[in-house]
Amino acid sequence: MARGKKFGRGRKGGNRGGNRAGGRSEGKDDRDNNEKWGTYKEIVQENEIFEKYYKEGGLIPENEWEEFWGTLKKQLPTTFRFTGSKGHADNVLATLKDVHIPHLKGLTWDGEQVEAPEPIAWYPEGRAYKFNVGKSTIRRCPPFKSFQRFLVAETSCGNISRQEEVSMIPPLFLDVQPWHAVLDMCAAPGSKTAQLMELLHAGEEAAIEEAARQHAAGNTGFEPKGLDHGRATGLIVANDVEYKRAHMLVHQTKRLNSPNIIITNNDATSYPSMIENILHRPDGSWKREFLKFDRVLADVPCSGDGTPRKNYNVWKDWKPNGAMNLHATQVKILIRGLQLLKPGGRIVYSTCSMNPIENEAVVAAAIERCGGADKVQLVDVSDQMPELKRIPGLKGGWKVMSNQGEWWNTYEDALASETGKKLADNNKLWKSWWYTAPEEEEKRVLLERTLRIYPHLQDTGGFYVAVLEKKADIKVGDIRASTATSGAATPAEEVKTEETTEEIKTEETTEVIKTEAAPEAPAPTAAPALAHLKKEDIHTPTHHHGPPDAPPHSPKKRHLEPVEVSPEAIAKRVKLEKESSPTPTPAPHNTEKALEKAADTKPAQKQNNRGGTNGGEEHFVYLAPDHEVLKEIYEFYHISPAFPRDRFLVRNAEGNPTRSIYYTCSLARSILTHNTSAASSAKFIHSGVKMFVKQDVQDPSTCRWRIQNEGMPILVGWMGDERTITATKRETVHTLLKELFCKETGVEEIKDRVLSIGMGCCVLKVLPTEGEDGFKDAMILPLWKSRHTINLMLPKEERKAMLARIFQDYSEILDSTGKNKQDKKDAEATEVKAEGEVEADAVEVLKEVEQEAAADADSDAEVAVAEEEGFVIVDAPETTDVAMEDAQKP
Ligand SMILES: C[S@@+](CC[C@H](N)C(=O)[O-])C[C@H]1O[C@@H](n2cnc3c(N)ncnc32)[C@H](O)[C@@H]1O
Repeated sequence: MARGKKFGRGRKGGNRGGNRAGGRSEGKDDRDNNEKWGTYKEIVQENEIFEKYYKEGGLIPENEWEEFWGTLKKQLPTTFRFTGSKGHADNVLATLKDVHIPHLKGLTWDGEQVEAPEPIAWYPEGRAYKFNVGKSTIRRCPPFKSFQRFLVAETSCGNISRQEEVSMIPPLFLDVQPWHAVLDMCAAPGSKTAQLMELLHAGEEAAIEEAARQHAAGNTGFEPKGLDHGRATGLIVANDVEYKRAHMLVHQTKRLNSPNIIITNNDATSYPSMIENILHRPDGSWKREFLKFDRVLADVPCSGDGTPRKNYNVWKDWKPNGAMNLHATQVKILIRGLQLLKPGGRIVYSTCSMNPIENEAVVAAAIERCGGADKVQLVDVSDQMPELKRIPGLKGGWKVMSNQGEWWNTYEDALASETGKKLADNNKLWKSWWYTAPEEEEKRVLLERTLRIYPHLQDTGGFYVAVLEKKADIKVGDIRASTATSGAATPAEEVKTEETTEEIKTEETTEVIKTEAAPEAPAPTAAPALAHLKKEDIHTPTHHHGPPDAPPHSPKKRHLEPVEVSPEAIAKRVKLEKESSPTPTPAPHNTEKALEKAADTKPAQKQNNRGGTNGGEEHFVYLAPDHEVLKEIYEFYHISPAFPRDRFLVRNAEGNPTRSIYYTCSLARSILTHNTSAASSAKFIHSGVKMFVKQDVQDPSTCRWRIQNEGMPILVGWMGDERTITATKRETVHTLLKELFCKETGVEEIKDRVLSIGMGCCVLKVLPTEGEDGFKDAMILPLWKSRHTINLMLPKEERKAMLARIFQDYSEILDSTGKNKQDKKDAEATEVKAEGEVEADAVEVLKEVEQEAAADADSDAEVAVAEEEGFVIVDAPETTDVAMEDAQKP
């Protein structure tokens, strides 16, 4: 398939490159297209056929028209939310309340009082805010500078997610639990994926604390439901068909430091089934069990006609056929999502379009084609998030408009017209663009249970959400042929159902085959002693994945769907897997020399074909638990033997730990080990939290593997005290944040400990105290001890954000060697010092930390642009049938 091209061709970029010349301005509040803000340049906010469509289409009540249309022309408020899975998210929220809101409240701008940010009423726990000043104004106007700095800094640290209000809705209807397997089918740039991850890890800190308390009390059998020592056992699989956009997901999700995520790059209309487990039988036979998801999000590509407030090209390019051309793809994505869902599981379908052809019509078509209400039902969510203003979905009977502005009340009307006939002749007229409810009430799809969110209801973009529950397995016989087109020709859509046969058939039967090559399941491990640690200190890795009450590795209780595959297909697959050396084979124990020589995997962001066994993409090779490098690391950091050793991953074909070692949860390991052979069509892009990075060190007794900042929270609860420095005082943290190359005797509170600890990576644990000179909450920070200095391994920008947030200190970072105060460039500065009294390894560590931060900042910028633009296909190519054919290719 011409990936990228299919959607790329029709994709419009939003406000970058939009036509901003001329136009009109009207309205009355601060965000109207008004010169006074000097930033929101006027654009042509007119599109006759767009206006006609919504004015005559009968969707918007007449008495609301002016408000609806007027709101579409106003700049969007700035909205953002505080991310829930970080211990200090609440502190960041406190900074907004205590520092920025009072400042903004007092502001007058161009003679008017500024309204301070307000919590979004419907968002749980007051964790999302709305500011009635547009993004561009905040960015450019001086009075908002410090607030803008705060937003930027906290966003880059992952404490704030700047996300459009309506975009925050879909994940909240999914009711994600820590043990859930969740598929985000169209995920990039990833704001909803980030929310899903937060939901998966919600309450984890408290759960870990409870688990630790129980272990301390000797209750070693204690295990919270569906958790692994308090940690989530579930998995988020985030997918996008566009390669570059899939890589945005890597960046976006990296900030949340979760080992429970896999990123894939597949077409969601034909998303591959993935093996989760291979069950061994005493007689030597085994069977494959395929992963079914507890939750699926289908936030599909759409015409985006609810987004003209940020995607200005909607004004320029909107045409009726944008929605028509996307309808079939949207139906296919939803059907595929339903197939991949467990019975009892929930799927949310959403678009940022107000057009029924992309919304109710898609939902009705998918439900009907899957076998109707016995198989799939819309969930009544009217009592959820009651403050969210919404209109019930349309029951049916909407009109469809041709590109020429001709209205068709029914499919037959369309066929009777010349344009409609032409479309039908080309297999481009779809019956499912309309929905007429059947007379029998029980057969009616309850479309009014879906949610329409219009811009004027609460000053947002337009949006649509449907929450569906799978009631029963969907067998191949249940999938109805599409009622797509007229004429004798069979459109590709009809054939698509055959393509999904394997998955659907498989829900009933199992296949048993004999083989000697079946991999072993990883062994569960015991718990460490965690009693002495605070909740923020402890992050326990997962052992197993399962629903409440499920014992470790109890796939039956996870409602796995055994899959029947034809004997030929199985034989072929087994052969291919053998030939392509499947990843469960542990990596060899290489000698030191070989390790040094082997090429390492650098970040693969820009590369497209890495020659891996997984769709030609990346390599995912798990290290043998007794690998000599892991031994060295475990010894140096005194890591509990109970910390799972079978979940460490490297990203090169050789399976050598040459530069970075990643850590994943157990379920991610299962998926990556069973599905990365050449036989699998799943294309994995990323998984794992970077846990250890190899460092050049001068002293041979120093471990060359430093703990990466993002891996520290997961590991710290399992480390002995030997590599830990404990502090309580604000002054200590302030000095360490403020000074690069801090002298080892320079921080009074920890000086003795710093002098006694060996060189290399260690952890600074800041414990909470009641005293004024201490902190209310615990903190964990990564340190590098060299011969004469001690350094926080944090990039400058993060140091600055912390200094500003914790100490309201906005001054520059100091180079405590005193040598290079005049230097502007860090790189030059560190090189000069390397020759002097500052050890080269410390210089190297800081340089690497800065480089990683710079790479992140680049990706940040890309993601920010993508988020601002949204993903809008205002003039989708008329290739519906081609898209269908593409999706059927093996
Ligand atoms: C509306 S955007 C998703 C926004 C995203 N859920 C978020 O919250 O950041 C739709 C995404 O679907 C992707 N896409 C389009 N067609 C697809 C397909 N057939 N399979 C998977 N992804 C697709 C696009 O690349 C785009 O990133």
